Amino acid sequence: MSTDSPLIIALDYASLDAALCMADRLDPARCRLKVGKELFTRSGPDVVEALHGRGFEVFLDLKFHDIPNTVAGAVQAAAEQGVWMVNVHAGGGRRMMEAARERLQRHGLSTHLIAVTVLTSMEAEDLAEVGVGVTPAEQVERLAMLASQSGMDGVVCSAQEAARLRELCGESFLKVTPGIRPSFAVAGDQRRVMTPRDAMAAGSTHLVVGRPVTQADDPMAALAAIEAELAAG
Ligand SMILES: O=C(O)c1cc(=O)[nH]c(=O)n1[C@@H]1O[C@H](COP(=O)(O)O)[C@@H](O)[C@H]1O
Repeated sequence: MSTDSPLIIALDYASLDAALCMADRLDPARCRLKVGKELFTRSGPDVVEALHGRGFEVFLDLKFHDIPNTVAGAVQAAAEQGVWMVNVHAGGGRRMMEAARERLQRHGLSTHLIAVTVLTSMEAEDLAEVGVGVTPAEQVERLAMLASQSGMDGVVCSAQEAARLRELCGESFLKVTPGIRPSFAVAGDQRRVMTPRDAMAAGSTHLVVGRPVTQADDPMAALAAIEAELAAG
C-alpha cells in the first residue's frame, strides 16, 4: 500500500516480535516504517518481508558507508527486497554514491536512494572532534550538494537545514528529517530538533519519528496527535 503521509515511524526494536507488535498497532495508510541497524541485524530480511505483508512501505535505514563496489552491492540487495527507500552516508563520497546509483539504474530498480549528511545527534563540537571545522549547517550543505550531483534522490538531514537545502537542491530533492519532536515529546539524545509542523514548513518532505510514537502508551493516539499538529499548520 502506498501512502501520501510524510510520516515514517522508526521501528527501533531488538526483536522481530516487538517490531511486529508495534507495526500491528499502526496503519499503513497513515505512515511508512523504518527498519534500522539493530532490528535488521537481529532479524534480517524477514522483518522487511513481514512488514510488506502487512501493507507497509519500508525505509531500510542501514546507512551504508564502504568502498563503492561494496555499497553498490548492498544497495542492490536492499532494493531487490522491494524496499521503498534505502540510504548511504554522503561522507562515503561521490564515487561511492555514483556507484550505488548506477547499480540501481542498471537493474531497473526504482527504490529511492538517499544520503545521510550530518547526523541529527551531532553538534559543532562533535564535528570538530572528528576533524570537521565547519558548522553542522555548512557541512550539511556541502554533503547535500555532493549527494545531488552524485544522483541521490535526496538526503537525510535535520529539519533545521531543510529550508536552505530547498533553495540549493530544489523542491523535488527529498529532505528526510529525523530529530522530530512533537510538542508533547522530549528531545532525549537528539540535538538538532524541530516540531513536525515547523519541519514541514521548513521544507521537509518526510518526517522520521521514533520514540515519540513507539514509546507512547497509545502509539496510534500519538500518531493522530502529530497528524493534528500537521493539519493545524
Ligand atoms: O537515518 C536516520 O534515519 C537518522 C539520521 C539522523 O541523522 N538521525 C536520526 O535520528 N536518524 C534515525 O531516526 C530515528 C529517530 O528516532 P527518535 O529519536 O526516537 O525519534 C532513529 O531511528 C535514528 O536512527
